[in-house]
Amino acid sequence: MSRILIKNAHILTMDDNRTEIQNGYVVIENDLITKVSDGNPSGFFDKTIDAEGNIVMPGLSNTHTHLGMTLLRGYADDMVLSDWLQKEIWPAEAELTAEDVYWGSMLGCLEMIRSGTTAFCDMYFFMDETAKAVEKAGIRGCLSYGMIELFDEERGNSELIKGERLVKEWQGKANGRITTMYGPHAPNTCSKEFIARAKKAAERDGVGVHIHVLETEDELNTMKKNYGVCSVHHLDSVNFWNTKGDDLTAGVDVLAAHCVWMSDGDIKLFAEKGVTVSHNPISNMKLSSGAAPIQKMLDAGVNVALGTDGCASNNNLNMFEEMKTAALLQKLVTTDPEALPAKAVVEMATRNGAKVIDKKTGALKAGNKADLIVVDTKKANATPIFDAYSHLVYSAAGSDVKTMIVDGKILMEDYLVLSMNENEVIEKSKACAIGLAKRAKDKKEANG
Ligand SMILES: N[C@@H](CCSC[C@H]1O[C@@H](n2cnc3c(=O)[nH]cnc32)[C@H](O)[C@@H]1O)C(=O)O
Ligand SMILES: [Zn+2]
Repeated sequence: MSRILIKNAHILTMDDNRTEIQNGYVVIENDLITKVSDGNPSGFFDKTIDAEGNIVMPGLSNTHTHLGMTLLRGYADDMVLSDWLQKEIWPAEAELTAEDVYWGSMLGCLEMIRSGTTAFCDMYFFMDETAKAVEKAGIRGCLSYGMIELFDEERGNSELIKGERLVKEWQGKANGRITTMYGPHAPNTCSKEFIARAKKAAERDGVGVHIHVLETEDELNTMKKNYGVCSVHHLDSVNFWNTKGDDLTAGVDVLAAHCVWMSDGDIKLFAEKGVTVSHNPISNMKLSSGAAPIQKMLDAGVNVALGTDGCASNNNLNMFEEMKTAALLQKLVTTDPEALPAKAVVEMATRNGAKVIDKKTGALKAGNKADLIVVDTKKANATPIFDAYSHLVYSAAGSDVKTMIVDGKILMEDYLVLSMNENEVIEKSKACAIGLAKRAKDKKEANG
């Protein structure tokens, strides 16, 4: 058995009581946390990490990514979502190879490790490659194959087969670090019949579903025009949002990304059904999609988590930036400085997201999995700290994350990434990105 001690820590447990411990310690045995306490630890440890008074907290959960897109960082900016996808991103994605997605995913994992994210929810293609990258990088990934049916039944059938294959092959792999979901892309790219089939498959297989919903006003208007109702009610008519399950099926997690154009009725329905919302404020601001009514959702009891979205619409995977932006955006649009306070943002970025990834993560307590980070507070931007939550949201940087442990394994110690060769990942992914951009440009020119 391997026993790790982290001592002299300022611990934010993020447990149900949000217990904060000054000068505490955490004991890890194999992949689990066995003790979180103040006072003096006793016993033998294979490894002792002196946190030197730094903040020790659960790792961050990035609940909406497209990791393979990390290669498209900065590929096309300053465009409307529909043009951005149709004219730039989808043509470039048509040129992606499995090797590209592997190195793009490794690059994404590296960036997440360096900025405190221990777990993420992804929706993309060539997902075997992303799964291999997760296996190697050592973090936790909840992976879905993004299924785009385009209202074509045959295409839908083949997309569903690919989605199923990912679930069958990877669910629970890497000591449970890899979990899976079904990923019907969005209500305006897939029919409700197709989305309902994906939900049924998820219930049958005991995994969740991950979808984009009401990202743009254009989606809301199109749905109202075509079906007379918004996306939320359109999918409610096929019971898509139910997380509890009926007599025949197990309950499953439902993860809805964006949710910018939600009405009060939609919010109430999400709260009743137990849907988890992934709020992606930077992507929403960059694509001018709008500001999601997050304070209203929290007031209504919706489980709201945070995500960065893909690297082509952010353009990084830094959850510290996402936390700060989430807080500032709510204050701006509500004209209420009390909206989305720092502690609520840290909850969104840790325990709320963890609920859909692994219920034994997201809080530091005995019996939970050992997924945690050490945030360096011996920094100018961390001096002084009157309130740890305020520090994390308003003044900390992703690059302040010093040490990371996932599933009881040290992935980064004292700023040194241990689970991969950092230079190799940067060089290989850069070469892939250059090749990809060239192929996309050649294709564009050939097509006139
Ligand atoms: N099975 C599909 C791939 C779907 S992956 C998920 C898709 O979502 C796209 N995507 C990325 N960001 C967004 C967003 O903000 N809204 C909608 N789609 C997005 C992404 O580029 C990718 O094409 C195929 O073979 O083409
Ligand atoms: Zn997305």
